[in-house]
Order: sequence, then structure tokens, then C-alpha cells
Amino acid sequence: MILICRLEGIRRGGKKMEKRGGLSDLSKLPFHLAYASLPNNNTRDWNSTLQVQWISYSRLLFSTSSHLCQIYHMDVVAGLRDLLRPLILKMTPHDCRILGSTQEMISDNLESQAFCFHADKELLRQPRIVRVGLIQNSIALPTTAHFADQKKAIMQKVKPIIDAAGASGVNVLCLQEAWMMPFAFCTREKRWCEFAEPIDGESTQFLQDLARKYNMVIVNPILERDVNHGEIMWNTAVIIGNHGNIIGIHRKNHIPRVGDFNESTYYMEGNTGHPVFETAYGKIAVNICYGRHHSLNWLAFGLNGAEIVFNPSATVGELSEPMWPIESRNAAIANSYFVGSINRVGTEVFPNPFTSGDGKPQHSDFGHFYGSSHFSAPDASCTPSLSRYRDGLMISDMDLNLCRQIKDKWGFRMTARYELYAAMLSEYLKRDFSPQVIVDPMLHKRP
Ligand SMILES: NC(=O)NCCC(=O)O
Repeated sequence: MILICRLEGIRRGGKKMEKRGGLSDLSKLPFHLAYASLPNNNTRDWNSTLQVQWISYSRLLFSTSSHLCQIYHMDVVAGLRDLLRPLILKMTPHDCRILGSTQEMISDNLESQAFCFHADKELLRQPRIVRVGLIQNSIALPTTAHFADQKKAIMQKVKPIIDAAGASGVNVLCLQEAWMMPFAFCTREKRWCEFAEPIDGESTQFLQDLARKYNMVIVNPILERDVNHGEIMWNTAVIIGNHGNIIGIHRKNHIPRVGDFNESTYYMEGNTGHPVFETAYGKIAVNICYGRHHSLNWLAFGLNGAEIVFNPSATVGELSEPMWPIESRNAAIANSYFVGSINRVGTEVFPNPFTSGDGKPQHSDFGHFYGSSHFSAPDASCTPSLSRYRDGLMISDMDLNLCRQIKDKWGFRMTARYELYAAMLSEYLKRDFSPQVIVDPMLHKRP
């Protein structure tokens, strides 16, 4: 059963929920709840904030915070559109564009969620609201299919999702790590190198058209073949501007050497530093997958002025799922920027079994890529995650003014004592470094 009600004043942890719509006890609700929420008694914001959510009760409790009080979701469950029609009729054209077009384009297998992070109103600056999108997806064909067919099928699969993002007014969109291929780096087989592309190759050209069409910045994470440097490979994000131009690239800084993540067989540590790309919609950066375990990597993007850092990833449940909700959220807090975390979905099975020298029996798949893409904000709020199993599009509006507001409030940049750490690191890098350990003189004495 689906109920539609309107909730207001949603607070952190769901502790305070004033309701409208005649529902007094949320615990009596059916497991699934579709609702529309409005900002606190504020009709002024009606145009941009009528939102509809299809959400489980338990997720509702965990998902809300003071800066995340509008939650909306355009699910495509059959019949929901009819139920929502009275609400759609009340919307302005702007809202209809978001809900209507998204509904039209998304298939039953695609989950879509949308959120909004607010900042306080300022006297001297206008809000800087940017609509940001994340796409997670499984591969489209078995890994045994012809490579050209695999690539074409992935593009065909992702295109309607990008169209949905574009039609929903997304300004900046990020795809998952190496989205144009299966994540075959577990196998150590070199034939997968055929998927590598130059920076301005097939997938960039494909996305350039869409960037132009939707006036959208697109982050395109690929396996790069560096044609000007001996055809070597990198794990690269190409930043495509909203005019379809290539703004620049970033190459993955930290290459995993854990479990089946045998990526070092294919590419080296990146050589692009920590670039921040000033786009039409804000300053963005990309911390590719395993880089999220390295707090200095996050820090460097922050020091270069990033307002949104994307973390396009490919990681499996057995290895990293307990870390996933924590690391990027912590980075958003520590560095006063927004983070968009993306992980692919599904289990990719490869033709030949492999091992990774860890004593485990040979196997033919990487494990389950658990999706769970989400956004984190500098004020410690975060969205719920997309599904562990389904393709998904997550959209969030975010007022980038929140970054400076949180910097002003917490002053982490002022209290950071960078000079202490610069000195410590330069000592540590010396060959004759010895750790600063003060031994208890009693430690080795007999009692
Ligand atoms: N793609 C990638 O770097 N994965 C490494 C595993 C992880 O960091 O969870």
C-alpha cells in the first residue's frame, strides 16, 4: 500500500516530525511511504521544493537532518504516477520538468532519488544552488561478449540515465569509475587494455554531445590510453565543460594493492596532482576510488579550493562496505566541501578464473559491487544511499554557500596547524627518519 502525506519540520534522527495529512503515528505506517515535503511553513520556496519521495520508513528516520529537510524521489513503480498526479498538477513548470520528464524516461530497473542541501541565507551573497547528479550502473552485457558490443551496450544503457539527469536540470554529473568497461583489473589479463581510450576518445565524444545538449558539466572516468606517452595507461577522469569542451583531466593518485584489486598491473600512480576545476557551476575535483582512504588526498583537493569532490568508485562488499558510509562523509566534514560518492552495481563474472595470491580458491568474479551512491555535506548531513543492486540516478541540489558557512563556523583551516604537519612529513621522508617515540624508562626494568 502506498500512502501520500505531507511532512514538515523533519529533524535529525526523525525525533521530531510534525505532520500534516492526518497521520499521527509514523510507526503505524506501512513499510513504504510516498510523501511530499515542504520547507518549514515557507510557501516562498514552494516552486523549488515540492518533492515526492518513495522511501522506506526506516530510511526516512535515518535520512533526515536539519540541512536536509526536503527529500524527494521520483520512483517509477507502476501506478505511482497516477497517485502523484494531484501533486504534479499543483507544481510550477519548473517542478513538473523535474518530476515529469524523469518519470517518462526511467525504466523499472532504475532507481532515482533526489535531495536538497540547504545553507543559511546570507546578507551579502546570493545562494549558489547547484544541481548535482551521480549515476551508478551495472555492465550491460556479459564480459564474454565482443568488446565493441560491450562498450556500445554500456553507452546505450547509460544514455537514458544521462538524459533523465539532463531533463531534470542537473548542472554537474559524475559517472562511476571506468564506467565504459567491466572492472576487469582483478584478472591481470592484458586483453582488457583494449578498452582504454585517449582523453578525447569514444566515451568523451559521446558525453561531449550530451554536455552540450543539457548545458551540463560531466565527469567522465575512463581507462585512459596516453597516446603521446608510449600508449601507457592511467585511470583518469576527464572533466567535460557545459559547452562540451574538455576542461582538463585528473589521474588517480593512489592505486590499490589489496584483495583482487590488481590495478597496478595496468596503470601507475597519477601525475596530475590535485587539480580543482573551476566550472560554470562551481569548483569541482575528483578523488578516484581508492584515494578515499587517504585523508591527505582529500585535504589537497580542499586546499586547492574544491567545493564538490566526486569519488567515482568500483568496490566490493566483502572488502570495503563497512568503510563506505564513513570515509567520504568524514572527508566532507574535515574539508568543508560536498562529496558525491559513486559505486558500480552487480557482480561481473570473467571468462577465466584467477587468484590474487591471498590463499583463497580461484574464482571468476570480483564479488558484489554494492552501489550505495550518496552525497555528503560539510555540515555532516548526508543523503541515504541508492540501492545495493539496482542502477540509479541520485540528484541533489546543494547551496555551495554552505562550504564557507561551515568554514566560518568551525574554522578548521585556522586551527589545522599545517606547519606542524609539513615539518613532520618532511622529516618522515628523510631516509634517516626515526619515529618520535618516547619510551617509558621503566618499561624494560624488572619490577
Ligand atoms: N577501484 C578501486 O580503487 N578499488 C579499491 C578498493 C577500495 O578502495 O575499496
